[in-house]
Amino acid sequence: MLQQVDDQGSGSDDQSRASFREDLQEFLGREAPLHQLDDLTKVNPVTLETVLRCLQARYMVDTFYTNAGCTLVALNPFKPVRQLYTPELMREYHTAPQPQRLKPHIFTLAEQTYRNVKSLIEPVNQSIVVSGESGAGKTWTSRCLMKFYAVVAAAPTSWESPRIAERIEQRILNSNPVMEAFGNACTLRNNNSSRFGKFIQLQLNRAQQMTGAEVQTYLLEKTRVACQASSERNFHIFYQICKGASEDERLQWHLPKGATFSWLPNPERTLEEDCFEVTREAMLHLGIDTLTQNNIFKVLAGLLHLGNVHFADSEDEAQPCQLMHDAKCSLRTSASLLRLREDMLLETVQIRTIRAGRQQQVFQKPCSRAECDTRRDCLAKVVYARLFDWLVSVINSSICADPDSWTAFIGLLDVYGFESFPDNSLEQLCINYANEKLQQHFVVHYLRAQQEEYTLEGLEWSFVNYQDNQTCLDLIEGSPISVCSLLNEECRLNRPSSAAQLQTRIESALATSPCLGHNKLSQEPSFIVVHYAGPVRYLTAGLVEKNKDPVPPELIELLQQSQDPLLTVLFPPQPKEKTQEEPSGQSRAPALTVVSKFKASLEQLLLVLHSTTPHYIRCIKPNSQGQPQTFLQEEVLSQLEACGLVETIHISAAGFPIRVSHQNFVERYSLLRRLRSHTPSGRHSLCAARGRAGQLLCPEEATLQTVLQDLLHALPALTRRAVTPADPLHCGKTKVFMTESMLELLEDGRARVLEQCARCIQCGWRRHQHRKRERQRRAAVLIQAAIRSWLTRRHIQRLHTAATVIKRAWQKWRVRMACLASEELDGMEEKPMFPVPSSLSSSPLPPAQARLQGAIIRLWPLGLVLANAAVGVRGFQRKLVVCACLQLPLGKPSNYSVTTAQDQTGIMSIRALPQGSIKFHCRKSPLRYADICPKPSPYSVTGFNQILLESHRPVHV
Ligand SMILES: Nc1ncnc2c1ncn2[C@@H]1O[C@H](COP(=O)(O)OP(=O)(O)OP(=O)(O)O)[C@@H](O)[C@H]1O
Repeated sequence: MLQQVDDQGSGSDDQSRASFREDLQEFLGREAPLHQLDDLTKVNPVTLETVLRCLQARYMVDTFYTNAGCTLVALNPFKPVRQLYTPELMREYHTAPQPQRLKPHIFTLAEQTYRNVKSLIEPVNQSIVVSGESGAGKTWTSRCLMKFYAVVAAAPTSWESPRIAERIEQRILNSNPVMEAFGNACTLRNNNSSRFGKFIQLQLNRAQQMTGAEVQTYLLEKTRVACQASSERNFHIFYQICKGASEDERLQWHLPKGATFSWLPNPERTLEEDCFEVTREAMLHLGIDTLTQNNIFKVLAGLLHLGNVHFADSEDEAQPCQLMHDAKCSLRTSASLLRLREDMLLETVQIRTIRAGRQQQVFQKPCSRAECDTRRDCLAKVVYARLFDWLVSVINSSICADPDSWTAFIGLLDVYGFESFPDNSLEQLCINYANEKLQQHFVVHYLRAQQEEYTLEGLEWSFVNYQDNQTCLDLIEGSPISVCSLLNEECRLNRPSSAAQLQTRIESALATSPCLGHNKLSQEPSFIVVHYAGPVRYLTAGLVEKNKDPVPPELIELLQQSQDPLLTVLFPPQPKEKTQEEPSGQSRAPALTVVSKFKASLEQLLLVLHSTTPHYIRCIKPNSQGQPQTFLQEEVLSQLEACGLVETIHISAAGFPIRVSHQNFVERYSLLRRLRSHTPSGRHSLCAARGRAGQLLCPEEATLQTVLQDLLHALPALTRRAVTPADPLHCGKTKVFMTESMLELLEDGRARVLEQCARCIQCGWRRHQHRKRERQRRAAVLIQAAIRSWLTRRHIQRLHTAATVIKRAWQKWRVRMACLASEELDGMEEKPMFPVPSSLSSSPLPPAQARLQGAIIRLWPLGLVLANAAVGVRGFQRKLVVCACLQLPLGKPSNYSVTTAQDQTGIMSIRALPQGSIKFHCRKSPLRYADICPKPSPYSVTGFNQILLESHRPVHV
């Protein structure tokens, strides 16, 4: 733009302009680079120029998608950009919490549409209208959208039928190559131009899984079968069978290599669309078996041969035109391929049957050469058109789901783009009419409806002037007089009229329409329609005939007699085939013309579109040569103007694209009243809202309006600032209007509240679990304590019993021992003196000594007692006393010992033999009696020891 400003500037202004440019550049340098602007509404100011520059900047850095408010602008890259359509990327957009935050893409729009179905906000059904010029990328875009839904909305493969689940999406995708092969052709503008309109309904069940689809087609350009503009081609399928057939098939279908066909122009050009195998494979997946496929291709080959049947002019009008010399063979081949009788085929094409009079008398009239050609072409067109419709019905029966199995749909509309050639005819009129209708739908939906709704809802709104195409539509389809009605009138009257006459009639009848123009320089009779996308000149020649689209009944009758299985299906025998060519004046019903049929189907389509939430993708062609990295400003500019994009951007930027009914708004966002504020002001507002919410708990008392007001009061808690009138949310009379950003904010808040609730539920559950565990623990402790105390009691009881037993036994034993001891002692006393050891017996003691010894024996315990006395003698003295008491021999000390080692240990008892050593029993010993005479001496007392001293208190020696 700066460059352009420079170019236009005069030399004198150069300096000031340069400084201005520097200023501007410096200013713009601080702005975000144009290519980084994801939304054209952010371009400032929104003008065609700035929008254009932004798109160009993005295109040059390979960024092909840009938002334009409610529309997505898609620039055709004209080169494969694989990473842009990978399943991974699809999943990324699908799983993103806010896909609109990601880079603009058709997947953003597709995902948004998909989520709309999920959210169930009315209208649940969605539609995506893909529009743009021929070659702008509509078909490509629809294909990508279908792939996206096939990935994200695929039903999970079940164990029982994994293949069936796979098949549905695969079949839906397979419908594309088949329909493109039969319905697309190479034109001047696009190598793969759709020659029919398509509305595909992707059917989703309650779980938002794709269960099926249904295709509806509009106005196939069947004339292409028999007539192609120079440098254009016939439908792809004809080239595919000629190039891709095997040798066997060539023989079968009479398609030898190098054969030329009049209806197959430019066969040397090979396109990537000429892939026969892909079509066959897809047909197979759709349930069209090889046999049927062969039948289809055989019929198509028959049509190609029919195209080579040329007639020579007849000199005599009463005689039918003769075949050209090389046409006989073609006729024969065609008849054999179509399984018709050769003579009948020729006769039907050559001779016209006329029914006239009340009796419907039949007359036969040979046709002129031109008429023969028309009838031949008509035969081919009717066969191809019925074949195409049959294919669509087969595809539908293969992919369509049971009506009970789906609840919502996403419709994809891919219609032929706006067309304007040097010479345009009825086909272009219909195509452009459809585009006008869609443009109007867009205008009505987004522009006019938006503004009118704001007014109705009491919102302040500064109206934007937008391009309304209603006047153009009135010219084409209006009532009572329009181009269509005039054409239909001509067909109804069936009067012979020249092209010039038709032009005059149109011009005079519609002279008041501002959209009707006339090119005075034009050689041929024509009229101009100023469409929203630009003026188009239509030739009047042949318009009425094309509109009638007459199919002579004898042609249908001929085809009904075919032996070919496919043709039998396409032309079932009927008592009387109804055609449009009723004898004049016989039928009062209005003739079903091409235009009226097309109008009816368009209205049907628009009814469906109106019942859905529409989304728009505007495809833009950066250049008409199909070159990558080439952005021709003028071409793009005309497309931007034509689609009214700038007005859209303007309104979308300033308006409220989101509108929700009060009811739905309250239903979805009433939980926001629970939101806790973090700011003092917010808390205040929230408290106020809560105060009222208390009253609102009773639904009878609370009106929708008050709930809504409460919600609006709770909003500061969400936005963390006071809601002002300038905020992007307005409450109308029946709806709440808001911007995308506000919707995001609300959704954010909703998610927060739901999170809080989830946390609350989690806490409650955890508390409950904790309490339960505590109770269980306490019960377990109680049980354990009871068991332990029982075990302890039992153990003590057992110990007690055992102790009692031991005690009793001990006591018994003690008593017994005591008895034994006393018995022994008693016995000792009564017994005579110890037997004298043998060493002593040789010299018996004298009686006095013996008595002394006895005395000693009796006295030593007394000595011991003395020695043991607590007070009194100690240490050596004590030993002496002991020795004295015991009358120990005073000889060698080795003969005896007095042990006093037990000084510290208390002595419980002393047992001794007077003649032997004495041992003291220490208190710790379990034995109170012990054999204290380890080495028996001659003086030892045999038998049990004697208790000399027994004390409960230890005696210290
Ligand atoms: N996103 C894309 N990436 C790569 N190439 C594309 C893309 N979109 C379109 N094209 C190219 O542009 C060509 C024309 O696209 P397409 O057939 O979709 O146009 P169209 O708008 O459907 O035209 P028509 O109205 O004539 O059917 C395609 O054959 C393809 O080569």
